[in-house]
Amino acid sequence: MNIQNELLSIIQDVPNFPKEGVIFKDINPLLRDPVAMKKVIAEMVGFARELQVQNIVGIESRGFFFGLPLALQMNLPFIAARKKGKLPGIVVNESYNLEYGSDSIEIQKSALNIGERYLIVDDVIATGGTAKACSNIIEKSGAQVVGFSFLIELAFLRGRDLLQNSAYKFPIQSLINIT
Ligand SMILES: O=P(O)(O)OC[C@H]1O[C@H](OP(=O)(O)OP(=O)(O)O)[C@H](O)[C@@H]1O
Ligand SMILES: Nc1ncnc2[nH]cnc12
Repeated sequence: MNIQNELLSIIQDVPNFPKEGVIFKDINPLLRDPVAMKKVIAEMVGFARELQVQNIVGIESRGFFFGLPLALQMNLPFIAARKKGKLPGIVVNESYNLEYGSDSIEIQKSALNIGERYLIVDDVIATGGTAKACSNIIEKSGAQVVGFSFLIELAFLRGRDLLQNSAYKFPIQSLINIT
């Protein structure tokens, strides 16, 4: 079985959660499967190595489940992109829309080093709003986004288009592509 099909057989679809019309991808069965989780992290390591990443940014909360083990495996700093009001000190903030609401995320200014290479990691890209907001924070601070790594891409929502601009196509990894 290829990795996409293996992961699809573990992740559960939950219809109408958290609101009518959404099919929620429940990754909790994957988190309970250390063998499959190690395969996921190994795939992400391969992608991050090629991009010569220097920092791993995980997006609260489910992005932490993948970003932190990836950073540890690569011996790189892990940076938490958190929902508004959770991080102490000086933060850089950006607002965004979700498939089911709106929110705002922040990164500590002290974690953003001018010119360094950052990889953004999350479990799901849906509309792309969250990852785009995270990318905006990094870039407006003078640091460099070199790519995005997702476990699941809900490709029919076209989030990828929001991350790409006409001048530069960011490398985007998704281990599971839902069309
Ligand atoms: O591409 P988008 O439309 O922006 O959606 C993707 C985001 O939505 C989910 O997070 P959520 O805000 O539900 O928070 P959680 O990870 O804490 O559950 C998911 O983990 C991504 O971060
Ligand atoms: N359909 C979905 N399932 C799981 N996480 C999500 N985040 C945004 N949309 C989602």
